[in-house]
Amino acid sequence: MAEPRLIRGFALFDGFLDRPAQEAMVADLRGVLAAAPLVRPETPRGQKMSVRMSACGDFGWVSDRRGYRYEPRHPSGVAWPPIPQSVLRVWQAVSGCDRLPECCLVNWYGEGARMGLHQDRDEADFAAPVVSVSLGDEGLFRMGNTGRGGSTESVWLRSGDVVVMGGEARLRHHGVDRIRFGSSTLLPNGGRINLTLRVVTPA
Ligand SMILES: O=C(O)CCC(=O)C(=O)O
Ligand SMILES: [Fe+2]
Repeated sequence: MAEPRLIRGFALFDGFLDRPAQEAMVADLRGVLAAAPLVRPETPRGQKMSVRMSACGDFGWVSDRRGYRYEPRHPSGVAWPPIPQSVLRVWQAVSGCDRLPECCLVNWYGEGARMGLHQDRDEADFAAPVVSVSLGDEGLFRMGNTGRGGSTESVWLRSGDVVVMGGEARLRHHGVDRIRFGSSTLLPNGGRINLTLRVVTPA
């Protein structure tokens, strides 16, 4: 395994998954999304997010008028499907963590979708990293600071790239400013899928 590029503690594994591995993962995700369809969550303030979301694993991250939280069920009431082995293998290879991820959040970005700068802090154990996998169109990933404001640095994440947000990067702000819609042929209808693998419960 090649050494990652380190930017502000974010470990970037460029081209971690080759094309056949990406295709196999997309096939697995089709099954996940058939059981747990993508939804467009509302923020607690009542705005629709531009990203569509689903999840697999013991918990999924949800947002609605009641706030942000992890839930053991899809908003429809069904249990989240299990995390595919193809996805768990990425965690095992890069996380350096002996706990297993309890949530794999599935984000789908269509044309014009973005995700504002935020921290991932709804989990109970910040010792565990968040591992992100990018599939499909390129996305401009912005990395900031633990506190609000200050300088940021951005990189284009491409299909097959993996980012580990652990250690000093675990609570840094990050977000996705823009998608190069149509830049990849992986997903038949275009767009970008990002998976984030998370440990959710206390150690
Ligand atoms: O789409 C990405 O690359 C990042 C997603 C993210 O930060 C999140 O789901 O919390
Ligand atoms: Fe995040």
